[in-house]
Amino acid sequence: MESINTPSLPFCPPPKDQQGEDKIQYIDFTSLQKEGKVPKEFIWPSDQWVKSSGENIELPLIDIRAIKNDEVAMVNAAEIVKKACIKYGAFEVTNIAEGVDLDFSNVVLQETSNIFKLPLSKKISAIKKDCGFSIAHAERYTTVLPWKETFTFMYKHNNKNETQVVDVLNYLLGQEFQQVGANLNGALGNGPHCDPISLTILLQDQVGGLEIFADNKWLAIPPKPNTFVINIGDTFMALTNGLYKSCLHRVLVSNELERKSLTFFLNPRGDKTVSPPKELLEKEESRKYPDYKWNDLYKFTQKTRRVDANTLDSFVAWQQSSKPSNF
Ligand SMILES: O=C(O)CCC(=O)C(=O)O
Ligand SMILES: [Fe+2]
Repeated sequence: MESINTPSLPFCPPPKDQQGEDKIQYIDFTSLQKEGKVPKEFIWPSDQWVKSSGENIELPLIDIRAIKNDEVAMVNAAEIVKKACIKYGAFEVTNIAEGVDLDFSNVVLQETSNIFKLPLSKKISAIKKDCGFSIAHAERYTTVLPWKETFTFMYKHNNKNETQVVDVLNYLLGQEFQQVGANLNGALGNGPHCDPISLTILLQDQVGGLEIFADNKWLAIPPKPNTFVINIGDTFMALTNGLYKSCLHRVLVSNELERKSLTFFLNPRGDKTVSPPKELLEKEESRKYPDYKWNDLYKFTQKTRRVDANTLDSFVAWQQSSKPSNF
């Protein structure tokens, strides 16, 4: 594992499960903010740092409470969602589940903030191999680092459980994510990428910064209280043989304000084959993507190539050429 070689960054001892590997320097965003400088490891190449159009996008918004017991409204909503998935690979949802209201969302965002305000020494004790706390994903990469700290938790749902959606939402609200401000020219909270998973449910606070690439330009998704952005990921795109678009998005960082978001990434079971339904293929001329297992795409994003705008194409090319048999 490589480490970031920036002498000014504070060093903390590696957590127990990483002992024996190279010592890692943990980046202290609080110090960086005070210094007001962006280390070179965080500077993105100018072609990735394409200016925003300055325009907003108003994605179709579905109010789950309003349509819940109304058959006609549900059919209409399904049509709106379908069109949005084809055009943008994204839409928005409010009143997403019983108990997830404005107060609840605010409390959760506030609690998230409290966790990120803990001392660095405390946060790094939650560093684990594939989840837990991470600073700029610097345990995996050394350049074009995202300007963020993250907490990631794994959630395995209980197959036959009727309250599954609610469980998932409760869990979603335990997943935290943050970008912090400084003088941040050249830095990105998240570079341009498509999520490799099936779909993402995302709650951002009121700071803003999330943009999607649509109509050939970067458009901001203005934050709305208690409103979740639903993004289609690469795996849903593959499941629909390319009909639904995998949403290309990025996150800008504010010079003044810290930003928090909560993201829930939904993926298929690792051993299931991702393959479009036959009904869909009858109308299509050809398969756009070969079958794959989520486990393989996931490992590819962890070990071989970091997630970007072309993850699925790179994965397919890599699978067809050089995938080692023991992967
Ligand atoms: O923070 C956000 O709004 C989006 C984060 C994101 O795109 C990701 O983690 O994949
Ligand atoms: Fe994303």
